Formats: sequence, C-alpha cells, structure tokens
Amino acid sequence: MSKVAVFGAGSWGTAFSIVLADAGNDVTLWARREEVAQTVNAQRENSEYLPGIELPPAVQATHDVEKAMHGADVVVLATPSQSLRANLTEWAPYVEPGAVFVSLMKGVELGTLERMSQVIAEITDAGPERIAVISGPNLAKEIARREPAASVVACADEDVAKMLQARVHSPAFRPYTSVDVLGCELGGAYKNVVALSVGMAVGLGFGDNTTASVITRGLAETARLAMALGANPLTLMGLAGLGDLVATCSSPLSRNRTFGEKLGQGMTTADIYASTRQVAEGAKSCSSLLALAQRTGVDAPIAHHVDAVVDGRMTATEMMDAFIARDTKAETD
Ligand SMILES: NC(=O)C1=CN([C@@H]2O[C@H](COP(=O)(O)OP(=O)(O)OC[C@H]3O[C@@H](n4cnc5c(N)ncnc54)[C@H](O)[C@@H]3O)[C@@H](O)[C@H]2O)C=CC1
Ligand SMILES: O=C(CO)COP(=O)(O)O
Repeated sequence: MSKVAVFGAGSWGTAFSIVLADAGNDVTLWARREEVAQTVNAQRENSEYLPGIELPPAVQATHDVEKAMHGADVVVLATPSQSLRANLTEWAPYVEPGAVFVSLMKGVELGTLERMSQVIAEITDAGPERIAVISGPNLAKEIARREPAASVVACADEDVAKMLQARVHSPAFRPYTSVDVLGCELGGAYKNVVALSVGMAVGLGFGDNTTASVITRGLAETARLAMALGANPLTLMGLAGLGDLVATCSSPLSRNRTFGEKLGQGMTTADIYASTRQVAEGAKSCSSLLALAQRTGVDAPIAHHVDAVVDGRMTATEMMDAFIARDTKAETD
C-alpha cells in the first residue's frame, strides 16, 4: 500500500483522506491540535469538522509532523492559504526525498500575490514536476458522504498528473488530468470571490436572475485574468472553473457563499469571523486577486467591489447598485 500524508484535518483535508483511503492509500492525517488527532483515532470521526462521518481504518491521525511525513511519497496540503508559507517552512525538513506535493487549497497569498503552487516551489526545492493541484466542484461534506463527483488533477508533468489520478480515483471520485496548474488554481481561488458576491445577493433577498448574472460575469472576470496570466481558456470552462463556480455559488454548504449571505444581511466581517472557525478563503483572496488583476492590467469589478464590502468601505446594496450602474459595454469585451 502507498502512503499519503495529508496536512490539515479541517473539512477538506479530512474528507479528502476518505477519498484517498477508498482509492487504496494508507493515509496519515496531520492535525494542528493534538486533541483532534486523538479524537479521530479513538472515535473514527472528526466531530468538529465532519460530524457523523465514519473514517475508514486506513486513515490514521497524528499531531507529529515527522511521523506524518515518514514514508509518504505524496504530501497533500489542506491548510488555509494564508498560513501555508509558515506551515510548510516548519514541515519542509521532514519531507521524504522526491515526494510530490498536492495543493488542495483555493487561495492567493496576500502581499506576494502568489498561488499556492508558487509558495510550495519557493519554500521547498521541488520543481514543477513535483507540484500538483487538485481542484473541482468538491464540497467537503458531499465528498465525505461519498456522493459522486469529478475533479481535476493538474501538474506540469502529465505523467505525474496521471500517477496522482490513479492514486485518487475512488468509487465515488473521478479525477481528470490537466497540465494547466495556473488555470486550475485561479479558477479555484476566484470562484470563492464570486461566491461571496452571489451570497450577498442572496442575503439581500434577490433571486436566480441576479445570481446567474453574477455567476456568469464572475466566470468572464476569472477567465480574463487567468488567460492574461497564461491559463488555457478551456480550463475555465471545465471542472476547476465553471464546475466549481456553479457548485460553490449554488450551495448553502459553501462557506464563501454563506459568508457573503451574512454580509448581505448586514453583518460585519468582524462579526462573521467571530461566529465561525471555518475558513472562507475569498474574504482574504479578494484583495490578492484584485491586486493581481491590477498588476496585470485586467478589469476586475467583482473582486474590486467584494473587497470593498469585506473591508467595510461599501455595503452589499451599494455593491449591487454599482454592478448595474457600471459603464455599459459589449458582453465579450
Ligand atoms: N471545505 C471544502 O469543501 C473545500 C475546501 N477547499 C480548500 O481547502 C483548504 C482548507 O479548507 P478547509 O479544510 O475547508 O478549512 P477548514 O476551516 O474546515 O479547516 C482548516 C484547517 O486548517 C487548520 N488551520 C487553521 N489555521 C491554521 C494555521 N495557522 N496553521 C495550520 N493549520 C491551520 C485548522 O485547524 C483546520 O484543520 C482551503 O484552501 C479551502 O479553500 C477546497 C475544496 C473543498
Ligand atoms: O471549494 C469548495 C467546493 O469545491 C468549497 O467551497 P467553500 O470553501 O466556499 O465551502
């Protein structure tokens, strides 16, 4: 059996451990808090993040980094994007030589404006053939319940993408390969920002015309930036683009959409942070994606307005009014 180390025992790290175990891997799940690792091992459940889901015997949790890394040829990273740099700096000395990194994270680092694959490359000595991304319409709770879903495994080296595809293909999880790491990462990070604005529309009481309009213009904005940075446009039409955008913007399970809904109902960002432990990546990545768009010379009205609402400089109502009042133009511009 092949061993995979999963770092981050939150919703997605835990749910993805189930996929890996179902696909025939031996999984060591690293938890930041020792008591979480102990509970997982004793009760076969991560009661805080995935209550009611029984973890298969092939998933063992630990708080010990060295133990988690030992013998693992694949290292899966599922922490919040903004803490990855600090986390990986601590973990890098224990990585097995030649191990492949897989990012499950959907954010862009504040300040550096780096995607997670870029942060991994900077902190470790791994080349692009050792850095992959898995991204798609994969809400953790549904994946943990083994509801059928597809996803994309992207790596610049297609053979490595195929190797990982085989390692994560389970009875309920269907992975497709891609070599477009950048397109997958930007699709994953941007859909969170769009989901925030869709959530705001829902929180304000608007219906499906509004949300469909925002989703569609969100896809146009994502594609504009991703293509300017070199992504394959077809990636944005695929599972890591449109697929994830639709899942996240439609689902009450999405933390980003829920965060937006609360903003739409008038809660402040500080109040929302105080009300949950769960990460909503878009609330930070709206700033980094906006800065990336500005640096690239790309128009990003959704990121611009979402950033203003999250930062308390504008209300959700003012954002929706501003969307409609913008200078008119051709749809395909
Ligand atoms: N939950 C989901 O449905 C999906 C989430 N993702 C992505 O996976 C990544 C992780 O998200 P979730 O597991 O959902 O988040 P979560 O909020 O459920 O869990 C976050 C995990 O990170 C840990 N953590 C928090 N701060 C930390 C720090 N400073 N250092 C180390 N660990 C820290 C927490 O203890 C927890 O284990 C995010 O980038 C998210 O966008 C991707 C696909 C699906
Ligand atoms: O990325 C996700 C689904 O693919 C999960 O979205 P949220 O982080 O908004 O819950």
